[in-house]
Amino acid sequence: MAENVKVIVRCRPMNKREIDLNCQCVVSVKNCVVEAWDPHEGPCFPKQFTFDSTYDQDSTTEVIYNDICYPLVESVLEGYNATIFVYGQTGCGKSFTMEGVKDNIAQKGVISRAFEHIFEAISVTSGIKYLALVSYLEIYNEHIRDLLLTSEKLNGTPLTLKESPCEGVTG
Ligand SMILES: Nc1ncnc2c1ncn2[C@@H]1O[C@H](COP(=O)(O)OP(=O)(O)OP(=O)(O)O)[C@@H](O)[C@H]1O
Repeated sequence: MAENVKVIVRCRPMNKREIDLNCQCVVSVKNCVVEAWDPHEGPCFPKQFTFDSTYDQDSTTEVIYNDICYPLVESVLEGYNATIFVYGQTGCGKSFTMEGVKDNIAQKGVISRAFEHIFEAISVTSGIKYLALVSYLEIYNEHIRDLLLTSEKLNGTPLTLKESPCEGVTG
């Protein structure tokens, strides 16, 4: 990979509530630039923000995975570390991108795609022993939750984020 960190933007379509409220779309996504404007001024004087890649309202998780995540997972299979980190305000589409939509192949999430990708690669490789470890953490309102723990085990205690040589990153 040429760069260590890539920042991409995915813009979601307006939801039913926004359409019902007659909200205006005040962003446009073209090439690597997102333009956003004041709804009172219109799109003539937008603010421009440049990213490594941008994906508009019609983009699919399939395309984003192939462009962005596929090369990262390939590098993980070669032994490098990689992180796919989604960030944004509530309702912007983080879960939609990572977990995806059941029964919609084009919108299947990044997590399932990465798992399929890794286990497919392992299944067609001979002579190499792989160890796959998984942790599933959520940071929400400054609190960390281990999404693989059952609710009884959580016991209401907030988790801390730790890294140890044996366990890797754990909550
Ligand atoms: N690209 C998209 N295309 C169509 N619908 C989308 C898209 N992104 C998000 N949505 C829809 O918008 C709603 C909010 O998305 P989502 O739950 O993924 O947001 P979130 O960022 O995970 O929110 P929160 O931080 O509150 O958990 C959902 O109903 C989801 O299906």
